[in-house]
Amino acid sequence: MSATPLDTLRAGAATLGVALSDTQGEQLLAYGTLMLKWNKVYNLTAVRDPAGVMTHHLLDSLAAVAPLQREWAGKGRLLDVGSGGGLPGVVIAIMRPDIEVSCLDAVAKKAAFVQQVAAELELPNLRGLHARVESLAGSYEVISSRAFASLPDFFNGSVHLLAPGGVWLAMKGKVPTDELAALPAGVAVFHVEQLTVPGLDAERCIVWARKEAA
Ligand SMILES: C[S@@+](CC[C@H](N)C(=O)[O-])C[C@H]1O[C@@H](n2cnc3c(N)ncnc32)[C@H](O)[C@@H]1O
Repeated sequence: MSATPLDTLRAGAATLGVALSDTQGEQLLAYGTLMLKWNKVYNLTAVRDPAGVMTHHLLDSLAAVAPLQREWAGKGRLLDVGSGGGLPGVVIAIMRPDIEVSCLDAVAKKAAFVQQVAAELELPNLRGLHARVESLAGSYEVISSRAFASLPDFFNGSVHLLAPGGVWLAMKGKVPTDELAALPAGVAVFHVEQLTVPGLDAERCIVWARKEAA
């Protein structure tokens, strides 16, 4: 008997140190289906097939879940900057109902899509926000991004939003040596974590940072 999408997702998640409940597995798959269904309307992703969504979006975003649990034990608010169709924010919201996740994008219809996902999947801890990060106000304990901007631009653009004691979580491809050498003053990278995503033949890493103590 061939593996179902839920089997594949669950096995990949287990490799990443994440245990999926049935509900979480179904919500993740439903999110992938919504992304493909509405892609033409919202222009969400270059990935066009369920297998690609599984590896490039669901499993790749799930790769941030165990590191987040380890690096930041608190509860609170997470801002996913340049979230597009909600990556990795929606996946984190599904896996961490104890965290309030805001997916921010400068394009209104992408934020509207995340609002639609929150309603259809009944995720009260998820919302889509439409704004440019530089002009947003607020305070967040975790600020994440994936495929958003260079590290200096990410940190400079969101530093006013990081709560005291908060952390940045930047999902990148290859370890961005040049960007790490050009960090803004006052930003301290404390961990560069290389990742292996099941089914994805690409280098991936997370750069963790916080504000330097004054
Ligand atoms: C390459 S996409 C990445 C989307 C998603 N994070 C992912 O991994 O699939 C970058 C997103 O950043 C958004 N963006 C660009 N500049 C922005 C800004 N200043 N503030 C908020 N969003 C921005 C774009 O509209 C786009 O949706």
